[in-house]
Amino acid sequence: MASQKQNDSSAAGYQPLFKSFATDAIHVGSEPEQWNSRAVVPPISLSTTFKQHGPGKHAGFDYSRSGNPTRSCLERAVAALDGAQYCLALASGLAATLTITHLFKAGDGILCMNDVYGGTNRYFRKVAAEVGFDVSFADLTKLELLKAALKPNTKMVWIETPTNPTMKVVDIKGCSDIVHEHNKDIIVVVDNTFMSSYFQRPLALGADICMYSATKYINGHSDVVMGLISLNRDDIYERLKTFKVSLGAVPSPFDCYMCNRGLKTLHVRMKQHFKNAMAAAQFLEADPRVDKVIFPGLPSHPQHELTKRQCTGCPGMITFYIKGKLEHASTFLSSLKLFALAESLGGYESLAEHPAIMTHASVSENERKELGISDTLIRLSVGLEDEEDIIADLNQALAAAVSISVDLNI
Ligand SMILES: Cc1ncc(COP(=O)(O)O)c(C=O)c1O
Ligand SMILES: N[C@@H](CC[Se]C[C@H](N)C(=O)O)C(=O)O
Repeated sequence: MASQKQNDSSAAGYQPLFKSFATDAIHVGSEPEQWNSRAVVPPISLSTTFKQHGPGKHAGFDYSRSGNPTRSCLERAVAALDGAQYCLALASGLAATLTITHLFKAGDGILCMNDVYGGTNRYFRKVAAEVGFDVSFADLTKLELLKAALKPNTKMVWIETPTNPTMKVVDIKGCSDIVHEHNKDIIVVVDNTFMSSYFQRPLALGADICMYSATKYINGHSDVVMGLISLNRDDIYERLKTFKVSLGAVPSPFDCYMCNRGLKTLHVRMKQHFKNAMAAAQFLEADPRVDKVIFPGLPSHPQHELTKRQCTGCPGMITFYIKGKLEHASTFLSSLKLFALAESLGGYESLAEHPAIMTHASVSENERKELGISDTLIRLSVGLEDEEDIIADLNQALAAAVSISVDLNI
């Protein structure tokens, strides 16, 4: 990664931090000189329409679905952080997924990582497959399975890494090389929601498109639903712009303002998420009430070395299996005091959830079983609170779980 330079705050053993990340997050797209008022903070531009000098002669904006000044500020900043030429903001992560899938037509093959966010799984299986896409799933952590799964009609390979919820890490460069050697026209998409642009740059690793549920770390304050798509290819960008205008799934100027505001502190937040999650993961791994912890920052994670090779660090996402049965998982979750029992992730506040019942309820029981999304699997989004309070909360909830009168066999 030529654009990266080792600096003092790089995490040991990981890729060096991306050069000037914080400076770009704060300044790119927010230049005061672009406004007559020289506003330092980009104004929220609520106007749906823009006065033209003559028919078809406008100052870059004609109608707010097609383009909006506040949205442009955000898109320019995100493009810079992803090392991309272009970025498009959409109304949600799933709106971004839908807009990307419109690049293809019925009969085209979509190959998706087998463990992905439940809503992505539901969209590909229950919506895209229904309208004629040839959708298949494979464990893309195994490059030989990727090779075997590529078909003559494959047009898109969808990677999520780390995966939601079982935190599998996929080799982006390894996959992109194999896919593009097979057929350079296949589009490799990486859902970069968990890592964010602070920890991972899929485009530099060979992916064609990087997408986000910006609802999560990019906004980081659990108060905006949004999607983002970053890319370098002019041809794909032009088509995605047409789909954006034609499908109309665009975010509001207010949400763009909020998300851009959240983005300014992404680097500060991600460093603290990593630190807090590492402490929580180490605590859980050493605890006899816990069966297994899955956190890419732990040496016990099967793709820990790969994570260090392709990322600058790890986000606050931890998955673990509590010892016992569903009752123990439920008691643990309802006993948490600082962690809120809630879907979503990536905000400043700690959240915990039960994937089988909550975020991945739309995944079939058989598939959940295959993927390890069992009754005892718990997902944490470790927030920015004090480390000792986070650990104390996990500790007291584990104590509550073991105290119930269901055999635990510790
Ligand atoms: C990894 C991942 N990708 C995509 C999505 C979809 O994003 P959104 O809820 O913003 O539509 C989510 C969660 O919802 C997610 O966790
Ligand atoms: N009930 C929702 C699930 C939202 Se999940 C949100 C987020 N991706 C997460 O993993 O927590 C549905 O779409 O069915």
